[in-house]
Amino acid sequence: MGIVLSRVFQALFGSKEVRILILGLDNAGKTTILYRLQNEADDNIQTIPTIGFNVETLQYKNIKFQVWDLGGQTSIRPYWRCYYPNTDAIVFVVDSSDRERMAIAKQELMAMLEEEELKDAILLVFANKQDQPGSLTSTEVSEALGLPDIRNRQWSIQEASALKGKGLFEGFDWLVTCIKGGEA
Ligand SMILES: Nc1nc2c(ncn2[C@@H]2O[C@H](COP(=O)(O)OP(=O)(O)OP(=O)(O)O)[C@@H](O)[C@H]2O)c(=O)[nH]1
Ligand SMILES: [Mg+2]
Repeated sequence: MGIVLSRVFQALFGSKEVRILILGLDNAGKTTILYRLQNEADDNIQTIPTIGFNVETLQYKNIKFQVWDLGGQTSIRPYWRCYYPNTDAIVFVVDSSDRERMAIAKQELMAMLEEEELKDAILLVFANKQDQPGSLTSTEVSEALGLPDIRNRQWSIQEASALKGKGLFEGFDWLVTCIKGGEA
């Protein structure tokens, strides 16, 4: 990064934490992702369904991320909106082996993207559980969620396995690139 750009970047993000929401249906792997990001070497992350939220601060590539992981159960989803203000990026997690609920995931994602409070948030989708036999590829998940139809928003999809620790930092690399590009 050039000196001028880096000064601009510092002015914009020097002390500010980048606020990220991890959202998606229940059982998608959101909490596992949060704790994998926090401790890459931990191969034995145990989770229980999240009632409410978990929040952690992560430092990655000189950026401080404040990461909110919200519960995804049907009865909890209406509360997601309470966390929308000031969100810089949405990380939407999909269980790529859960073909039956892909349409519901799409519905929840599209409803969320229509929210005024999230209009400036960039979108990273994790096509999680790639270690599961028969899981959809990122291209298939992308089509199923209707990502190619998204307008006026930067988005990306990344294949991942939170269980195996695969793909998560590649996804965050994309976030960092967008944020440093000043467009987040
Ligand atoms: N095979 C496989 N299982 C995973 C993966 N990621 C998470 N899981 C498992 O999926 C289950 C649900 O994971 P959680 O991280 O609790 O899911 P969540 O999205 O936080 O669910 P809620 O809190 O209910 O919204 C757990 O048994 C995890 O071990 C993965 O990449 N592969
Ligand atoms: Mg959870």
